[in-house]
Amino acid sequence: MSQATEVVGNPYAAELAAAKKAVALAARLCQRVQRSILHSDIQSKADKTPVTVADYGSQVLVCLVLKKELPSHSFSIIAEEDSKDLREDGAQEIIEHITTLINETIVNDGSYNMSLSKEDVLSAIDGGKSEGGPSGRHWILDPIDGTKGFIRGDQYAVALGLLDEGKVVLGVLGCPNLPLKSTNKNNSSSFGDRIGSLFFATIGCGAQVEALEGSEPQKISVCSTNNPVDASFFESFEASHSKRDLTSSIAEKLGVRAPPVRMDSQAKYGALARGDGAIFLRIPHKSYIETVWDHAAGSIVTEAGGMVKDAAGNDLDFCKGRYLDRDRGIIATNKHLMPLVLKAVQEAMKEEQ
Ligand SMILES: Nc1ncnc2c1ncn2[C@@H]1O[C@H](COP(=O)(O)OS(=O)(=O)O)[C@@H](OP(=O)(O)O)[C@H]1O
Ligand SMILES: [Mg+2]
Ligand SMILES: [Mg+2]
Ligand SMILES: [Mg+2]
Repeated sequence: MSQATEVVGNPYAAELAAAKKAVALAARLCQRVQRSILHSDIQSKADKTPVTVADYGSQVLVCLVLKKELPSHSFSIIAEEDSKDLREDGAQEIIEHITTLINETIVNDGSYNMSLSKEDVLSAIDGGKSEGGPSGRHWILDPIDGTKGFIRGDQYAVALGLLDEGKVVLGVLGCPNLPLKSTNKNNSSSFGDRIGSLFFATIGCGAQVEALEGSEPQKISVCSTNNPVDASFFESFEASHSKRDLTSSIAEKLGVRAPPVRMDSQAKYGALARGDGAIFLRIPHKSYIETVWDHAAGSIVTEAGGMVKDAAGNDLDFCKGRYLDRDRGIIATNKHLMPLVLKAVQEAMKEEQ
């Protein structure tokens, strides 16, 4: 999302309302599972990364709400999970469990009078197989981002973005375990001690946050510092997801004094968008290729006045399919710090070779 001129009204108001409803409902299912997660709720995918009944349940609920709330809209969905493992022998019990979770969440919410069968659930999961691309509208969904954090009982996010003619125009990030109040003392807020933040932005309309269970929204903006010495930076909680030797040498070059804030998932983008910290650094190991759903909703940062770039200083390109075609490394920060951070990143990468 690049910050566009302020528009009168919001051209994506209907999509935003549907996306917020979808993310909030999916987050309710996730919260219930996280409170009582069992070993049998966790599976391992072919690439050895974890997936839980809540990842699948969240994906089905978001796809369902988008279709129900936007019946006349034409779109595809690019989502992380597929039903392959659930269609293998021996998966009957887990599909039943996912189906029950989804149906109970729908009944408790009361918006829709419907009940899904196991086959409905499998085909809804596969509704997220789109390859996206530069034309048309594509929703981009990470049903649980930070699954490892989710399993640990830490931060995670339900992350939904909308790609319209090659541009991310909307982002919604549900972060059930993130306090609503910013940790930045300069950000005034009347939010008190509530936990559970829903960040959202549409192109040209700024970024906002409200309580996941609903509250008055508040406009948010990135930290305005132009001095890296005062900046703190976010990175992945999981050591294997970002090169910590490199990020610490980047921080040293910049003169950053504060220790890194390690947090799971795109909750980092939400926290950055409201100024909890000033820089987000993600430098994966060489063989890793980034997926679009790990960053699309994070585009809310640009509506909060920040920038998101790859290590070469290019904007992220979300219309090359399910993967990001980019130089290694993703950096998000404010407009003053971006040139300094990019320089430090490029120098550190050169020294590493
Ligand atoms: N090896 C490796 N390197 C880099 N990134 C990887 C790697 N493996 C997985 N992933 C992706 O990281 C997503 C989680 O994001 P974070 O790294 O920000 O959070 S965390 O600290 O790992 O929890 C995570 O998203 P989810 O699968 O949705 O949890 C993955 O898409
Ligand atoms: Mg995953
Ligand atoms: Mg993810
Ligand atoms: Mg995920």
